[in-house]
Amino acid sequence: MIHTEALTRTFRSGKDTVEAVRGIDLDVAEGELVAFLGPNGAGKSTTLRMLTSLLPPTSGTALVAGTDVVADPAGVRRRIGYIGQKDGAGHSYRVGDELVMQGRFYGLSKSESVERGRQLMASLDLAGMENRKVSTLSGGQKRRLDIALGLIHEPPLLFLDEPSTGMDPQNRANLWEHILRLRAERGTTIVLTTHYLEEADTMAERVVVIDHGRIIADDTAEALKAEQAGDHLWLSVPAEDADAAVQVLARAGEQLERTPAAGTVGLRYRVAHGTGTLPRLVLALHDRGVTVAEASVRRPTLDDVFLNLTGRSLREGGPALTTTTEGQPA
Ligand SMILES: Nc1ncnc2c1ncn2[C@@H]1O[C@H](COP(=O)(O)OP(=O)(O)OP(=O)(O)O)[C@@H](O)[C@H]1O
Repeated sequence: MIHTEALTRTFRSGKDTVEAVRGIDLDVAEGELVAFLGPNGAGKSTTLRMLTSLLPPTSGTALVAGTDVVADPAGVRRRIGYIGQKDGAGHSYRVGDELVMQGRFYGLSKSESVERGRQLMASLDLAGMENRKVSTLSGGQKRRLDIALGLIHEPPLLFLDEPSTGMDPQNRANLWEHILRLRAERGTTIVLTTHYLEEADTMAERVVVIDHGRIIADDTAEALKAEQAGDHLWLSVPAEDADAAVQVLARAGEQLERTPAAGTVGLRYRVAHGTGTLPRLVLALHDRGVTVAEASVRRPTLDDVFLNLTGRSLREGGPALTTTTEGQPA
């Protein structure tokens, strides 16, 4: 459905040149649900705008729904739906009229537009709002109207730029329910950008991690977490036993953190199979005379994946959190 080779985009900003996208090679198959995940300024929106033909690439090629974005941008637009970051509907229009206008824009007849608008409004929980002015809708309703507008011509491929940004958790869950239902009903291929780690983790089947204009990882969230992050094991031991504990734990995995507290030391390790490893480690520590005061296993998040890949946290947008209090790099 999408095939790009060495796609780049450079912007000139005064005397500076910004290399927003530095060579994206991407293949998306029909029916996939793919999330672009990355920090602010990583190049996600620029990539999306090139794929939707809104922005010409500086170099490289992109075929979208079988059409070259440079040679036939109008052809690309006919075959895709695009929902940008800002709401696209005209605020003084009525909801029903907006949908019909959009359908007519894509070459549907009036009756087809009315019928598809009606179906979309029903499946996006907007039924009965045909005569409401767009300006009177809530934020969540407006976002769902944006989605209806993007889907009126039944595109096989839908691009969503940060679909749920600014929504409260309830509305976000609602929106996702609708997106997933539409996908199940129509088999639409979906590519979206998001800042929300949990959203990429739970909703997308495939996560493409973008940083500094490049793809730095591309897999299912589960595979990324297993390969890149491992489980995090945390143990608290008496301060005088910390060195002995570190010797035992060194065989189990990689130390991420060593934090002294009152009379104890907290030790965090990255291990392959946390829940299986923990009981064996507690026994091995016991055999060395170390009594474990507390222990826990934490499954990794996509933030751990990003941290492992870049040394930065996506959540904080700042430097790595994992340095030891003794000043050694973790
Ligand atoms: N029109 C422009 N002129 C100059 N620089 C631009 C322009 N558009 C984007 N950029 C720069 O390109 C880089 C990538 O921006 P882009 O919007 O693609 O990032 P993003 O990953 O989508 O970020 P966000 O999550 O904040 O939307 C940034 O450094 C941005 O400032």
